[in-house]
Amino acid sequence: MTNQNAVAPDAETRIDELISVAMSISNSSLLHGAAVPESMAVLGAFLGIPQRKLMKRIEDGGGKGGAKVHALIDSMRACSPPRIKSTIPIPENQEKSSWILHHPSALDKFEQIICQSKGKQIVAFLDYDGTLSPIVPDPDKAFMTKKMRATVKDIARNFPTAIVSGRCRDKVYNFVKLPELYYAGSHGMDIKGPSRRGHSEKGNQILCQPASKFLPMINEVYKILLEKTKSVPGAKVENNKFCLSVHFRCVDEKSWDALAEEVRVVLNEYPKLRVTQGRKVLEIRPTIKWDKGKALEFLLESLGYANSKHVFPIYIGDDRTDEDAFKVLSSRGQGIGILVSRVPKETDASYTLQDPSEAKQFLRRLVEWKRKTSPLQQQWSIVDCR
Ligand SMILES: O=P(O)(O)OC[C@H]1O[C@H](O[C@H]2O[C@H](CO)[C@@H](O)[C@H](O)[C@H]2O)[C@H](O)[C@@H](O)[C@@H]1O
Repeated sequence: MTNQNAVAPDAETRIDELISVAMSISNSSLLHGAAVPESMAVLGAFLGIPQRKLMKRIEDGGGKGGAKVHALIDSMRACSPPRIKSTIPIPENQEKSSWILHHPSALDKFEQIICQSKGKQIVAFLDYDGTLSPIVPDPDKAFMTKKMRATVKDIARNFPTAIVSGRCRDKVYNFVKLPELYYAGSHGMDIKGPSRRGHSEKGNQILCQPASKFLPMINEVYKILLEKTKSVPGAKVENNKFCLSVHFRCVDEKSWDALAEEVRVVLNEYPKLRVTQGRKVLEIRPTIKWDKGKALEFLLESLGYANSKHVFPIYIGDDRTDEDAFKVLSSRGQGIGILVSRVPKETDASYTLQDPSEAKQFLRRLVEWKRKTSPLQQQWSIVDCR
């Protein structure tokens, strides 16, 4: 993983959140006829964007999905490594140690986590990119290692397990290749159960496709975006069935605005689609109220744990879209969210892991704990939980 990959995405998300906060401040000020908040000037300076330009972009962000595109690109640009070094005003070490204090390592606190799960059924929810596989420039080459696959297989032998991804379900299945899992693709908008026969994906049951009526629209926009973006070197549009990804990772930063403008113009014709930002990617999806959090709730219900106090979901993810699932867990007061990130960022997760390799170590420890302990010991826990 390059330094750029290690640093930029988390800061991207943080600045994206700053812009979102600014958008809400701005929207409410405009609504009440107030003057532009002073904090906007500070935010503009922080992001290295002239205040008037930032205000225009943020005001635009209140409109259709397409209009928000440039604000998201500013956020993406603002967290490129050289800018991060010169603009983030917080002493990094101080910030990091306080963050670690509030979001400790899931490896260091393994026993504590086991104690919390005492007498409950653990259910594993795993994001794919950046969690089970490292971030790489070519999305088609984001392979997981054989060791990671073996670990996920062992996890699924011991606990109900679901992969929850922004990718289309078929694509993520082709990376993971384990028919015994639940798969929630397209940010949870396409959920399928484990193979009944246990041999291939063919016998799996489709459980939920809440955005199916958007399929023709998504395909139409995919074709238009392919055409409109082909003049931008490095741009890639990925069809994730119920959503689309426009990748910026391999595009020269000087061309980001041009690419964003193509996306904005196209999306302005489609108010039923919205755009969000991921790791050097714009995600385009239907405006329905469905996300990874809803998918998690749906899967718990399908597994018979809708109102159960005897379930302990563990959700591991690295991206902004995973925050919807972390939020659901923290508001249910059930289970734990684990954020995969090397650097501090706003999160509703309780614990952290640094990278996919630590995610693998954590999953291995869960398998070993389950193997070593009898059902009775799991009920009462063999670790000292006092
Ligand atoms: O929910 P996830 O499984 O984390 O999927 C989110 C997006 O992941 C992929 O893009 C990201 O990973 C790529 C491969 O490492 C990287 O090149 C890209 O820059 C990242 O944004 C995937 O390609 C997208 O379609 C997913 O939406």
